[in-house]
Amino acid sequence: MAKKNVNKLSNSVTHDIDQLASSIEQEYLKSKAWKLPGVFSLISFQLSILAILFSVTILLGYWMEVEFLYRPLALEPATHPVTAVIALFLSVSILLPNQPSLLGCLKTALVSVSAITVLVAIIDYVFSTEFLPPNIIFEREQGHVHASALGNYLSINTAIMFLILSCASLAGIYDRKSLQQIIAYVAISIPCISFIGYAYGLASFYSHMSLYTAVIGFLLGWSLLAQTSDYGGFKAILSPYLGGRIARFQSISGMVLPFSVGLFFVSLSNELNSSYIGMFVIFVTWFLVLMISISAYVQEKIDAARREVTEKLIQAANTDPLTGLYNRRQFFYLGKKELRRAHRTGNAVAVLMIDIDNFKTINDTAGHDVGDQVLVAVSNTLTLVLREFDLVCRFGGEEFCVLITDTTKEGVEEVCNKITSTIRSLSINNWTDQHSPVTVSVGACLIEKMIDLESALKVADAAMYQAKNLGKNQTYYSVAFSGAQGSLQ
Ligand SMILES: Nc1nc2c(ncn2[C@@H]2O[C@H](COP(=O)(O)OP(=O)(O)OP(=O)(O)O)[C@@H](O)[C@H]2O)c(=O)[nH]1
Repeated sequence: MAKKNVNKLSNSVTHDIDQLASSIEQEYLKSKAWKLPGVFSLISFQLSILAILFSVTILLGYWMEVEFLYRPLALEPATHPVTAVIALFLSVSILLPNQPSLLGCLKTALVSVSAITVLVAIIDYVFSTEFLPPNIIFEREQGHVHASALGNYLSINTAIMFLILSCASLAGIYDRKSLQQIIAYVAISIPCISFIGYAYGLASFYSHMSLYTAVIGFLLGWSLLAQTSDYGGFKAILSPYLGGRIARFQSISGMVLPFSVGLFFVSLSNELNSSYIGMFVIFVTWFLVLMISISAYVQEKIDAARREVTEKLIQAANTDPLTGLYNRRQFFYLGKKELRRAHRTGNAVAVLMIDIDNFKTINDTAGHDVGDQVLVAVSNTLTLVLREFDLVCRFGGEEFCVLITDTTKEGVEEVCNKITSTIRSLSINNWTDQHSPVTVSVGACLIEKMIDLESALKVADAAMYQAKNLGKNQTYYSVAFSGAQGSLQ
């Protein structure tokens, strides 16, 4: 019956902590287990299909000699047929599997051919060599390729973009997803520069990259990025939790706002004068600072909540929820440290075991609420009577133990007398006003020679039982030293 009551009681006092711990655990498991839905591999697939459609349309344009199909804006750059073929190779390769199968080999071959072609084109451009046939090299007119009198070039920015996209693809083929993600991010920046050029009317930004090529590069970049949606920064941005929501907000506003403000400045003047550029740079840098501040604020809020929870958990793990005293675990941890220190300094320490007399009667007669009040009152008394550097712990049930540091035989006697007399004079509602006072039996163990804490507690416990046997409401003193114990009385 008594055991049942203890269980019931400890269940109620630890309920709050259990609830806290389980909610933290649930949050943790939820965040650990969260996986992106497979929609991103579908998005990657759809973007590649779009890129294939664009590439095929451009090639059809050349075949049927419909200029609009390969030159989206009159008098502006067109997409070179070789560019369209490379784009086709890369888009098809994204759809193929990675496994060591025939299709896997085809995938690697398509990406490799694309990479080698653009790499050679870049070498031709940089070193003025002619490894590629003249109709593919840069900045040379090839009137024979199409009827238009306008130039049609595989430009350096296009070649670099496709080289980077090929590298991202190769990283994916060799299962280096984080690398693939970083390279895909870099690749996307190139068509973005072209888009800005077209939007702001800055021809040097898009150079000879046609709008179609920029769109294809953008689609392929995002397609490769979507393949890595379960990794690194991209996964973090897609997270359904606070961090992800903030990252999405910052990514979108970080793109839309500077772009719109830039567009506004450009619209103010046909020629971008330096003061507008300066203002734009200041806007973008301060905008970045604002974004970082928002991040830091949210991060700090999350971290503060985490610190608070950690503190509560540490407290819950080390203290007794009813009395707020150290629990047994923490008592042993701190007590052992204290004994080591005492051994070094040579100062005597004492361990007391304190047990409330006839506590079961209090519970059975006045109820557990009153029993709890007695436990709290006794623990408060112990905290008041002892010095702040003495250790007080609720050992379990109605038992407490104390470690007194830097003491003497007389000092221990004085403390024990103070404890027993102060507890005897406690007034507890619904108990001491109707029944006998609360008393305790104390077993005191003065540690004269170094012994371990467990042995000292055994000696104190035995002494406490002696005090009970001698009629309760008193202290029994023992002295402990290596391998022996003796009575002080
Ligand atoms: N109210 C309350 N009672 C508790 C708690 N923990 C243990 N108890 C009760 O403490 C009582 C201990 O009873 P006993 O071990 O028989 O000790 P006692 O009645 O003090 O007898 P003596 O030690 O011989 O004086 C049991 O009735 C337990 O149910 C608690 O947290 N709150």
